Amino acid sequence: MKTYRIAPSILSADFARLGEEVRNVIAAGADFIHFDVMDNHYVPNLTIGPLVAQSLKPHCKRADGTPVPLDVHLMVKPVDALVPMFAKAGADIISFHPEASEHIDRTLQLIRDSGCKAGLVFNPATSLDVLDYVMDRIDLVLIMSVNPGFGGQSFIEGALHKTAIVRKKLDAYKAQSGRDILLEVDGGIKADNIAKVAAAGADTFVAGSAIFGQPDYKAVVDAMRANLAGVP
Ligand SMILES: O=C(CO)[C@@H](O)[C@H](O)COP(=O)(O)O
Ligand SMILES: [Fe+2]
Repeated sequence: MKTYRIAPSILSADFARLGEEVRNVIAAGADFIHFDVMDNHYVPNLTIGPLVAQSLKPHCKRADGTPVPLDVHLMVKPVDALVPMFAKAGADIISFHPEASEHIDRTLQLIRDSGCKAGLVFNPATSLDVLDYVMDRIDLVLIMSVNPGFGGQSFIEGALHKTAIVRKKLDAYKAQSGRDILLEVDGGIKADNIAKVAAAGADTFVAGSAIFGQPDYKAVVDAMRANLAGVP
């Protein structure tokens, strides 16, 4: 079976108990902790920043001490000033939306120079055109399967076709360079649709409300993995 990663979005966690929520979801089998940053400018919502990332970082590890990557999804404009702040706070991956940066290449370089892996995020109606020009500068592509700004929205089916297009591009790049780029999908993912997202080519799945909306996080993560196991 392919390696699949489940990245619970703490946007749907109990913000009064964030450290405990992160520990609980890691104990339930989370591979990444997905951290949604919203600025009430690029998206019409306001969430958490580097101070919260820094506070949560010590909780991002398994019982045996193995670190669990902090996957920061920046929904902010402008982007650049926040990159060093999140890197210092302990981000492992920093992703941003290309339309939120004046100079995409420069922002990607800034993320890598800050010691983090770099990701580019594509909204449901955003063209993939820039992707061909930045393959060697990215470590992750994030396809939005909802419009950014809120948890708990319904999965947009058009994201499947887009994911399949990106899968082909990443496979072609891997054949030529030998380098793997993660393909993450974010928004409306649940145990009952995760398999079709994987079949379209995703390897990393963000899920917020599907996990934190249920009392037993492990039961949800296990159900997701069971459905992924059936993907050819
Ligand atoms: O980036 C975002 C929303 O903008 C996501 O990461 C959501 O937090 C996912 O939540 P669900 O759709 O899984 O509830
Ligand atoms: Fe996200």
